[in-house]
Amino acid sequence: MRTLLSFLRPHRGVLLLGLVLGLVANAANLAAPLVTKRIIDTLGAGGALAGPIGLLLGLVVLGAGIGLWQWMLLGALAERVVLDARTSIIRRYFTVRLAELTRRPTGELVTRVTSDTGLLHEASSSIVGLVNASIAFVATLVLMGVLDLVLLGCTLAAVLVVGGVMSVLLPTIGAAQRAAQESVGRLGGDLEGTLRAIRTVKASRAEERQSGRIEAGARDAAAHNVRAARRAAWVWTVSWAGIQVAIIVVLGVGAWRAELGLLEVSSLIAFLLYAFQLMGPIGELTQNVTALQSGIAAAARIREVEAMEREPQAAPGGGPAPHPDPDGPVVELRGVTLRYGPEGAPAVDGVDLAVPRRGHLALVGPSGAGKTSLFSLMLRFLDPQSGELLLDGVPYRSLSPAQIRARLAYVEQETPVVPGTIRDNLLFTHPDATEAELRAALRAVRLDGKVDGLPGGLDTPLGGSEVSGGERQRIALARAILRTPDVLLLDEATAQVDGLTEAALQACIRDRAATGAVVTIAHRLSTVLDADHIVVLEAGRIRAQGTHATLLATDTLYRDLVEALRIATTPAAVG
Ligand SMILES: Nc1ncnc2c1ncn2[C@@H]1O[C@H](COP(=O)(O)OP(=O)(O)OP(=O)(O)O)[C@@H](O)[C@H]1O
Repeated sequence: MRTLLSFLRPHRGVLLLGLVLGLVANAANLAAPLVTKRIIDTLGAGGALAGPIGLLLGLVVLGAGIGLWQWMLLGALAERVVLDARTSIIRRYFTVRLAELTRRPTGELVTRVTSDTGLLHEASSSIVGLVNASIAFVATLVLMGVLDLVLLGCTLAAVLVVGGVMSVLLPTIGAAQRAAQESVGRLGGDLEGTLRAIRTVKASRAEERQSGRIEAGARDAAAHNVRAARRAAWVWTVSWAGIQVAIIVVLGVGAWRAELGLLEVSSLIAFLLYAFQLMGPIGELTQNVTALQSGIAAAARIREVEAMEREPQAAPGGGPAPHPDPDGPVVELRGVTLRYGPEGAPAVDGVDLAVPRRGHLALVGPSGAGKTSLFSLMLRFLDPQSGELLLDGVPYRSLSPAQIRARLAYVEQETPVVPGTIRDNLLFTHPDATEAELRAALRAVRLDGKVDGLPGGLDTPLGGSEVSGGERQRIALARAILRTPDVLLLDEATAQVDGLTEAALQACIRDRAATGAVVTIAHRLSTVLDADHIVVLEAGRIRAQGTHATLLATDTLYRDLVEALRIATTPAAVG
């Protein structure tokens, strides 16, 4: 509820106006039966009817006009609340720690922006609706009491039955809606993950199985929603029937009292009109409580996003080194230990490593040795539990992640391209790069001819299949080297790389290593042979380091790794 209110707080002026409009519309509606009574009384006394009928018409027009204004006002407000919630979640996603996002399925994160926020729409105006309906409800009962207390007693008995049913069923409707929203979240997560692996799904002939699994999430959501709908139907039916019975009882008791001369017929008619009107606030209360409950459930899921931990900021007084030592390492790790959880072995265990300002440093090691984790630390996607990292001799903790990342360029193993054209992708890190810089980068990765040959050139969207996997890798590389970075971190693709891409990679690494630092997670023999310095990692520790020749002579694990790379990457072995 607090989260929901926090989304409404900036719009409290509009909410207040909506509330006032609702009250005026209510007053107009509530006055109508009394004016009707006056018309009947005037009719009995033989007076002029034009005045009261004109008043009644005026009240109807006023009520309708103000109701329309309130409807449009609250509709626009609801959309603004949804927009605010969506904007806030999207911004939060891009400022939180990477681990907060990677530990949840992507599709589930998406449903929070798309479907959960949508539920705030109804909920945001439901607060005004609830206040309005409650006031209308109480005011109707008061006016009924003014007309006849005995008939009010009959009505209150029906209201108590309706209230009892609501208090039992409404909370269970809320619980069912919450469960449905969670199922939709799971469905989003499963669907996104499966679509991402669609080739494997098809190759494994698992379409039926997998769609069945995902449909289970949809069925689950439907089952919860059906339960909520059934209960809502009960609430409606009982309220409707309760009031109808009350009206019949009021009619019977009222007629009897009128016969005894205890009640005017005009008062009975006015009372019956109020009894019919009572359905409005009761229906509104039910609807608004239901909308509010689903809004509160959605707000709870949105609140979880707001509780995600943000990336750290630079320590006060920190900042980049004004005069870095030209002979010192650009990045340095001192006794760095990283664990992913409180239990289990460290992924990086007491590592000391200096990345020289120039040259090519290759990381090799068996799977799970901690190579990717070292990159995550250098990019400050993660902070170590002990030890420290330094950039130009300045501890990472006194720098912001943005200050650190501005000095590094990173090519992921899976070389993802971002949505958009080739140009969008190349400009992604440096949006201000010139056309000449784009051309130079494309030339460096030997992609200039290919791009010139595309009908859309640089503006070809990357969604289609005109650009192959190897070409995508080269686009990712071109993006990283567009402006020569101080440190190029390159997680080599494990998949077979075509000859042209391999040659482009080698040339780029050599070029950048001549002027800056290149750190590779080497999966190819040619990259290892090319490195100036090789670090062998095993179980999170540095096992050995040196040149290819010395390691080959001294380290058995290195010899085995090189042998494996030779088998994996030499054409003879492949052929
Ligand atoms: N997000 C994570 N949560 C928990 N454990 C993780 C996570 N990422 C990595 N690990 C664990 O940390 C250890 C090091 O993993 P890392 O990915 O750094 O190794 P790697 O050398 O890059 O392996 P590969 O060559 O297979 O990519 C492994 O035991 C791995 O299971």
